[in-house]
Amino acid sequence: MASLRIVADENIPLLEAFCGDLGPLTRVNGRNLDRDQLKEADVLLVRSVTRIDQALLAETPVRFVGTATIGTDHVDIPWLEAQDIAFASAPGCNASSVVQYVLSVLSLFLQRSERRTLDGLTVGIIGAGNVGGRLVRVLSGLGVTVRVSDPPLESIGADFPFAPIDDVLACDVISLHAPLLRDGPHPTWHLLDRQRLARLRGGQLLINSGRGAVVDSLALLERLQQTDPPLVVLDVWENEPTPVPELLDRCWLATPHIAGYSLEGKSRGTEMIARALRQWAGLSMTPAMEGLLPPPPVSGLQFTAQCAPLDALHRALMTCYDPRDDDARLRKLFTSAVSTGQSSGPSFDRLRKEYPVRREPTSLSVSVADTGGNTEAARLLSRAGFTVST
Ligand SMILES: NC(=O)c1ccc[n+]([C@@H]2O[C@H](COP(=O)([O-])OP(=O)(O)OC[C@H]3O[C@@H](n4cnc5c(N)ncnc54)[C@H](O)[C@@H]3O)[C@@H](O)[C@H]2O)c1
Ligand SMILES: O=C(O)[C@H](O)[C@H](O)COP(=O)(O)O
Repeated sequence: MASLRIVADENIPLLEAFCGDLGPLTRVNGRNLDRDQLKEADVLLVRSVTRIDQALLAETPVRFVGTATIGTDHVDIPWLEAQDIAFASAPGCNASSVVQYVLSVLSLFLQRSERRTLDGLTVGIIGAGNVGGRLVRVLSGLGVTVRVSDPPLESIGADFPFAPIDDVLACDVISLHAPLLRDGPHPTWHLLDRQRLARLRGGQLLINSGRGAVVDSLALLERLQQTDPPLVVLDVWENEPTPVPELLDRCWLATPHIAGYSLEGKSRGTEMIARALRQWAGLSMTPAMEGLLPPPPVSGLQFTAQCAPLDALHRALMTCYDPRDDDARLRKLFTSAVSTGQSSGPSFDRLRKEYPVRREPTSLSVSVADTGGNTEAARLLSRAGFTVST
């Protein structure tokens, strides 16, 4: 096989291990990538911050494009197909990381609203694919009542508790997991528009860890400036990396598009596009992701028989991932950038580039002995994705 010249985003981990034998690998800043940097590239590997279209790729030798992400709204796939440029993404790679993010947010919400039980809690999920579908299963397993809006899946008779979108938006918690679609039969751009946002009330929680532009952010800001506003948690923003500062100020929790940033989620994304690239090049896959990751830290979690099961779940979730840490880091850097008159973009991107190692719940092992024989706590932990051993 002839050597392949690979240009890749500097934030794609483990690429050297998966593709180092294919040819020279040049790392670039994906946010600022331009056509001149691709004059001698056969392969381009990106993340979500690089717009892939004719303007970037025309008259370059690139024949394979891979994005180590679930979302593909930054890629003009029809144009790639028309040019016969091979394309691969990483469906589902970080779905369990996003579910972890939502569960941690939900657990903080339960604490904040002093709910001692999941009985009677309703969660509305918009988009029930790899992320939303997994969330439906986890929440249903925990005994939460779930309502789903996903017209494409409903039209093919998929097995989910479907409901009209207005009923989904009336739930206690609403979590958005639809892709950003600007056209087609079920567009999602500004799906939550001024009218729909006007119906949200105080006491409700809206979480967006899908794509920023699924919500009309200016209309959301207006809603948050009115009486009886809902609580809002945003991981994704319109116009990243420069969200509207006033909107960030009014969010309960604000994070810099890191819901999918577990070590496993990012590494799996690399593994999936590396596999596709090697297959395209006629080569077999050599290393597996698991062998390349450090062993997870030991949990050290212990519960008593008397520990309320929801408290046990909360402690396990916070041990694994506490979104308040990301919120604090974002607000600190953002406030300092805005107060000195600088763009918040570099701070937003720096937080993502220097993201601390975060492991998924499966990596946190709790034995039943550690749960103090508390079988209900053990059941909840297991349903939430933790490894519970007997
Ligand atoms: N914040 C993050 O770090 C992060 C991480 C992963 C994914 N994402 C985003 O989340 C999105 C969903 O991820 P996924 O893996 O579940 O994708 P997926 O493609 O597996 O599922 C998307 C689901 O949305 C449904 N859908 C399409 N149009 C809809 C509409 N109008 N209303 C309701 N549902 C609709 C589809 O039928 C599908 O079931 C991705 O496209 C990506 O943009 C964000
Ligand atoms: O679509 C995805 O997989 C996520 O949004 C992904 O985690 C985004 O991360 P980025 O590509 O911006 O580093």
